[in-house]
Amino acid sequence: MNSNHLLLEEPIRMASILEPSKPSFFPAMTKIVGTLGPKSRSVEIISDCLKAGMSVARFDFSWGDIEFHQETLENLKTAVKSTRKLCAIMLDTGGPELQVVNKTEHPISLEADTKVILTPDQDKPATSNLLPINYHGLSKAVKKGDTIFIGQYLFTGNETTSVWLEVISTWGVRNNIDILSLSYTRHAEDIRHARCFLSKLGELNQTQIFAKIENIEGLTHFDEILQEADGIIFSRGNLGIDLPPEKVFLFQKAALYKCNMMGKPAVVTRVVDSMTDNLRPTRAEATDVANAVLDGSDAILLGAETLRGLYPVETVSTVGKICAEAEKVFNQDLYFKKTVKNVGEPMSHLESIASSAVRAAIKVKASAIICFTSSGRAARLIAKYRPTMPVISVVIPRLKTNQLRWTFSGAFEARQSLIVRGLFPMLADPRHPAESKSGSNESVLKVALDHGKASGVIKPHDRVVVCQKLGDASVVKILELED
Ligand SMILES: Nc1ncnc2c1ncn2[C@@H]1O[C@H](COP(=O)(O)OP(=O)(O)O)[C@@H](O)[C@H]1O
Ligand SMILES: C=C(OP(=O)(O)O)C(=O)O
Ligand SMILES: [K+]
Ligand SMILES: [Mg+2]
Repeated sequence: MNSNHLLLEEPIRMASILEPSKPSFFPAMTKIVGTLGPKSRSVEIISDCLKAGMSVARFDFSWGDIEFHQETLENLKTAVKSTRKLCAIMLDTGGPELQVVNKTEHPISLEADTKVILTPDQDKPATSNLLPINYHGLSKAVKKGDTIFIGQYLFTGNETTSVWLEVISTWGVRNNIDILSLSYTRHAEDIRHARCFLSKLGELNQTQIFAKIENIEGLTHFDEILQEADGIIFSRGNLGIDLPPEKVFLFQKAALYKCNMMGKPAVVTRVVDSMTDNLRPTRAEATDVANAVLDGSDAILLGAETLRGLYPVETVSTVGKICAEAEKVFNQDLYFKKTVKNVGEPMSHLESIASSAVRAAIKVKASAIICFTSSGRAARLIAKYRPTMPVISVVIPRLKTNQLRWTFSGAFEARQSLIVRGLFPMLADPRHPAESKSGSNESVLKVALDHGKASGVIKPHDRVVVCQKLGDASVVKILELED
């Protein structure tokens, strides 16, 4: 079992702990996914969440209708334009959770040891003893003695279909979603089913599919699911119902490590639940966020905290600060060695280029790595080695056609890197020649350097490592900046 507790080996000076938080890169290399909903759907709040460090917006179709989510998304687009912050769109499927239909507008409280009747008759008013649900087949789906969890969601957990994709085909296509997070993924087949479905929906064939591991079946089939999915979301809330509490940490460490070695983004959820109602997390929650970073997560997903919490913006900013602090004591040297060992030899050309670029950047104390790419592959490989400095991935659009019309690639690739720890994309001008000749890169390189300076990452006289192709040769070069 590989220990993921990658803390620096040398003892840490106690006084340094109290030094003001100076994250190596504002807000942090670790990414933050915010679930947008009733308390985070205005242009102003969304703009503040983006400025505080949210780089992926999740739309959870477990509840809320298409119009509700569409209006929120339109506000997100306005906020992206005004803040000039890129943000990826994640659509979270309903999954086999069932909803209690409570039309009374009053919260329903259940009392211990009382009898509760579940009825498919949604016209009946919900009470503590009678819960209308939106599923007619429950009586056939369960048998005497089964347990049913009634909590955030009522779910039976035994349907064979793990997704209800139909509802998303319209909304997803209309909004070119970047990532589909597949609730209750149980088998690799669920991913293949979803990918086949999306492949028939035009532009959505570029949508990445993240498996949500939410129950024991997903855990037991984790390896096959990881092979098929583009990323993993550890839905610790629902998973925590199925998994005994004492096992959650172990699954997190082991599974995050597998994702890291595969270079696939790993997202951890339900970190600061108490911030739904409080301005500060508990000490346990703050430590949990830091350990999730040290265990290797690419991103932290905020659910109720931003969806319906009182302090969405403060939650994003607090989690960003904790991540930045944890990153400062992440033992990159040890992690790098583990990753190189895991890759083995001979390395592919690109693995060698990517690992060499990270090695060089660390050795010369570069302030950033700039990577030219079109597919995003090289940039993701560099990020896999968890460099201590940001990776600016310069996504060069490519002209492509689907026989009906010509379009430029790049937008999906750029936004999809917003969930990868340490990757900060910029989309180059489509007029830039896709295939790099010689000097043609220089103009875009200047734009990338200016982008780095504007975000405070690159300063005068810094060193910057550049990864690019010159003609047929993939090169890693070290720039000494004058100004
Ligand atoms: N448009 C480009 N201009 C300059 N270098 C590029 C470009 N696209 C990719 N590279 C370089 O080519 C090598 C392969 O990168 P990769 O991301 O696999 O390419 P692609 O985007 O074509 O899939 C890397 O060194 C990368 O930096
Ligand atoms: C993220 C989770 O659930 P949901 O997608 O329902 O917010 C979770 O259970 O951890
Ligand atoms: K969901
Ligand atoms: Mg859920």
